[in-house]
Amino acid sequence: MCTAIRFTDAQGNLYFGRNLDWSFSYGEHVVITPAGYAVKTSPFGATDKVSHPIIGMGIVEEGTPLYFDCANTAGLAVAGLNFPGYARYEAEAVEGKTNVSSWEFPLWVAANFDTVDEVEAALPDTAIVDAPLNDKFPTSLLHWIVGDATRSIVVEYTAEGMQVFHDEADVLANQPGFAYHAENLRSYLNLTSDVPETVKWRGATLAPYGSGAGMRGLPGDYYSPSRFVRVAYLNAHYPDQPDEKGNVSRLFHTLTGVAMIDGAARMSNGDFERTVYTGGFSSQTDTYYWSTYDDPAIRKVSLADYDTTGTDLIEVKE
Ligand SMILES: C[C@H](CCC(=O)NCCS(=O)(=O)O)[C@H]1CC[C@H]2[C@@H]3[C@H](O)C[C@@H]4C[C@H](O)CC[C@]4(C)[C@H]3C[C@H](O)[C@]12C
Repeated sequence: MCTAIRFTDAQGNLYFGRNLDWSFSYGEHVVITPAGYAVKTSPFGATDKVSHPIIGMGIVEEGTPLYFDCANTAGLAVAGLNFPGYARYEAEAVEGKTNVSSWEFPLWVAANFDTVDEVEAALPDTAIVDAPLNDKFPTSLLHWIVGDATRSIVVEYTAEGMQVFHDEADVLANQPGFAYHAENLRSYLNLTSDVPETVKWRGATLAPYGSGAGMRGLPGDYYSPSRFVRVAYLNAHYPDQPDEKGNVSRLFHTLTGVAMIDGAARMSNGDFERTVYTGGFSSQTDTYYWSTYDDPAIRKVSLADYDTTGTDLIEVKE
């Protein structure tokens, strides 16, 4: 499973991150796409230039960045999360539309747009197509969260075609679709961070044991609807932080609240699923932060430390 969040600080800087939950790593690492990068593969020509430098987590295949999540220096970020059973892409390019292959979607967003408003305006004229880069990497069935300093949207391409949802909770998990998750939150509106009043039930006086009494009922398991509710609660209740350090701490603590621990949940192929990495972007310093399951120390790569005007992809492998 995977979970993603977006929030801002009081100055309007974007923080956007995700857990990548899976049973193995694809060898992903931080990849910087400089503004001068000459796009090698865009099956239908949707991505022909990179307007702003991009940083994110992914792999490079045939000289092409395959981003799992990424952001650009305009402060626009995007992450892909599994959506099997629902995602259904076009088998072929659709005439009259901008045709974007599914692996290309994060790159296309970050290369072409500055804001969520711009992405949303373009999506009705966009088709997502099942056009794998090569035989090694068949098409993944995903949905996406796209965020900037103002808001976030969720993009789902299903049997209904393109659907775009305003994501007021600024979070995303996996199946089912966003509409279900948003509606399901209403069943948890009783949750509170406050200490509930002591009550009397006939002769019995019921007082809380301590903090957390108002959170009773918040689902603690790893199932996608449960993680959506839990991360929405955590993202909504975390106090505002004054600086980058506090906001990065917020990002990682919130995502840790929905992280998957080895041995607890098997995938349908029998393998245990775990949070392979947690990664996120700060628009305040154009920095990508990440930690991995085996090394929970938070590492970072700042675009300021690299020449982002060049033509070659920069792969940060440690
Ligand atoms: C497995 C990842 C999603 C994790 C997730 O949501 N798990 C949920 C598990 S469950 O179903 O709900 O049980 C997805 C997110 C981004 C995906 C990768 C990116 O889309 C980039 C390329 C795209 C290629 O088509 C396939 C390989 C790939 C390298 C993808 C492999 C895999 O599908 C990734 C890594």
